[in-house]
Amino acid sequence: MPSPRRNADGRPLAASASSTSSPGSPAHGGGGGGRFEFQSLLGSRAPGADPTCARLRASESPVHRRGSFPLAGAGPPQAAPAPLPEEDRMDLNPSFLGIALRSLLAIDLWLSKKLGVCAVESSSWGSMRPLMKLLEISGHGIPWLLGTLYCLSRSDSWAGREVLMNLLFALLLDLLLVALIKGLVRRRRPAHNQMDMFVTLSVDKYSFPSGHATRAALVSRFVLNHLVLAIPLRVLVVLWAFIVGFSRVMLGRHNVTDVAFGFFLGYTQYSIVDYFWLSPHNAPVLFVLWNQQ
Ligand SMILES: CC(C)=CCC/C(C)=C/CC/C(C)=C/COP(=O)(O)O
Repeated sequence: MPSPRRNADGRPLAASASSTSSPGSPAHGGGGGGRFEFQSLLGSRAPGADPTCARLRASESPVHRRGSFPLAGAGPPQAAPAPLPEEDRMDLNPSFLGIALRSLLAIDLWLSKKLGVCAVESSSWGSMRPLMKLLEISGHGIPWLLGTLYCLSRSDSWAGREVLMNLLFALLLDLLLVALIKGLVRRRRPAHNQMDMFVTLSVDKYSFPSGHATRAALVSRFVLNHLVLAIPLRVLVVLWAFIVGFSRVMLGRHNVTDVAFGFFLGYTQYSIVDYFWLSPHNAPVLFVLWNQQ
C-alpha cells in the first residue's frame, strides 16, 4: 500500500492539496485560507466549472491585484464568493486591453523621446532645428489658409475656384476637428518639447492628434487628386507629408502616436471633403457670393 506523502517534518500532507501542489506553490506558503483559494483555482480549470473562476482570474489582473488575493494566508478562511452576473465577468477583457494599451503608450513615449533629436539646441541633432522649423511653417495652418484665400481671389476660372473653395473648406474642417479632438483627449505635449511654435490656438498646448500631420496628409491627398502633376512632383508631395509628420517627433512637439493618428485623420478628412464636394450646383450661394467680391 502506498504510503502517504510527507512534508519535511515527516508529517502526512493534507489530502486537499498534496496531490497537486509543489514546494513553492501558493498552497504551501499559506494557512487554511490559502489552500482553500488554491483549490478553487484548480476547480476553475475544469470545463463547466464554478462561475467563481471568472472572479478568481479577474483577481489576478493588475486592476484587481492590490490586496485582493488571500493566498498569503493572512486572514481567516473565506466563504466562496457568490457567482457573478455576466456583465461582471467581462471585467477580464478591459484588463488585457488596458495592459496592451499601457504597453503601447510606454513604447510610444520611449520611442518619441529617442526620436526627439532636435527638441532643443543642445540635442544631438540640435543644429537641424532651423530646418525642422521651416518644415513646421510649411505645414502650418496660417500659410495654407492665406495662400488658398489669395489664390481664390486671383482665380479666374470656375473650375479653379471650385477646387480652391473645397480646399478652403477642407482646411477649416481640419482645424475644427483637430481642435475638437485635442480639447477632448487633452494629451500633454512631450515633456522635452520647447513651446516656441509660430502662432498657436489655445488647444495647441495639447498634442493628440498632430495638426501638422493631419494637414499634411489632407493637403497632399487633395493635391494629388486635383492637380495634374508629373510623377517626380507627386513623389515629392508624398515625401513632404511624411517629412512634416516625422519632423514633429524630431522637434519633440509630438509623440509617434499623435502623428500616426494625425495621418489617419487627415487621410480620412479628405474622404469627407470628397463626399461633400462643393460645386456651383449643390452650393450655388457660396460661388455667387464669392463672385460678387
Ligand atoms: C481661421 C483660424 C482659426 C485660423 C487659425 C490658424 C492657426 C493658428 C492654426 C494653428 C496651427 C497649429 C499651430 C497647429 C498645431 O499643430 P501641431 O502639429 O503642433 O498639433
